[in-house]
Amino acid sequence: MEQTKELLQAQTHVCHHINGNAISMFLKCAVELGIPDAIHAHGQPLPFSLLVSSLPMPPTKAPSLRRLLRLLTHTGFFTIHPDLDSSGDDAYSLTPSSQLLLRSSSPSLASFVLGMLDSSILSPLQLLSAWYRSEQPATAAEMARGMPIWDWTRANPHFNLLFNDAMASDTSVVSKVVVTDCKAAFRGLRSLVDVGGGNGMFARAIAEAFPHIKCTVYDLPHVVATMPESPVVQAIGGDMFERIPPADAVFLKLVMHMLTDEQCVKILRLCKEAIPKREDGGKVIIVDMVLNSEKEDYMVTESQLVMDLVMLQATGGKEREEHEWKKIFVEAGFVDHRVTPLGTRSLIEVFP
Ligand SMILES: C[S@@+](CC[C@H](N)C(=O)[O-])C[C@H]1O[C@@H](n2cnc3c(N)ncnc32)[C@H](O)[C@@H]1O
Ligand SMILES: O=c1cc(-c2ccc(O)c(O)c2)oc2c(O)c(O)ccc12
Repeated sequence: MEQTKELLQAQTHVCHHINGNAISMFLKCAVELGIPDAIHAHGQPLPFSLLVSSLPMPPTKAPSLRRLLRLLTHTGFFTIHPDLDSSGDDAYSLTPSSQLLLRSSSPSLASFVLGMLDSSILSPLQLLSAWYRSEQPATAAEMARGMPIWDWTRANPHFNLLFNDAMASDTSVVSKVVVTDCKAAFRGLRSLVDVGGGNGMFARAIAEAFPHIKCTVYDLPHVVATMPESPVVQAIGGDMFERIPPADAVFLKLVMHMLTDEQCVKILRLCKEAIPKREDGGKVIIVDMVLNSEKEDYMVTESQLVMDLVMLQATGGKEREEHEWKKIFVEAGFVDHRVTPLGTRSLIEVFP
């Protein structure tokens, strides 16, 4: 009896892993259908019958929609209010997680969900075992696309926008936390350059929160070309391995984790040339993961270890523990750093 119990537990564990792929697609479907937006627009728990009539689907799909809501309620994205108005019709409301899936507000992770769950981003994962078996130094993503990721976004304007919007979506959440809880990191700065800053979402957030800081976005030309016009943020196209524009602070979000240690040292040495001495306010501000050695939060640890492998397959990068960061900082000529945890990521101030 004990043996079959263990067998069934093992089967449940394996199936839970496999289901992870499907669960993410069910969440993507809810965002694509606009379910969070429909509930939000109602301003109070939305009766199921009204939800069905507000969505782009035939009424015959109502029973199937109820099953989708049943799962996403179970996994914490909706709250069910059984028979709310005694009409026998259940109503649904949002949770803090689905508040972040509204396509019509900011901050929002809707574009991050749609972008990072796009088949073009996920397809390289199918080649991971082939990559492990091959002698090729390239990534699984290069095997799938025939070119490195930034050549791929340059060659495919649709995916360039999809990716940049996804990163800006992630930034809409992180920047709100950083400008609220990490004000001290920006104190005294007169200028900041966001290297690999994408379409400028973070730089705009910093410029709005700290108007005295002159903000510049520095990214590849085909990326800064997607940046909306802004009176407060200057855009410069270039290659961060060649040159980094001078500023009091260099800001790097989700850039270092896509690079090897050697590439990080090269970038940080260029950063050191671009910023003044510490006593004159010079610093590098990194927003990336610091792998959590205590592993006290299962979901945080799982997200960090997943992202480490996402980076392995996407760019050849990695997530790092604090001692790994320190080694890179010292090798690049920096003498001190300070870590501020931000959920699965951290804000790391690095001082010359
Ligand atoms: C994962 S994205 C992060 C974007 C943004 N920092 C954010 O977190 O929202 C990495 C960024 O690095 C940029 N990048 C990659 N290689 C670069 C290079 N050689 N020079 C400048 N930017 C580069 C990419 O175009 C992309 O916008
Ligand atoms: O191709 C990428 C994919 C992802 C990514 C993020 C979260 C996910 O759940 C996921 O499935 C993929 O993130 C990137 C990133 O952060 C980079 O700096 C460079 C490239 C990528």
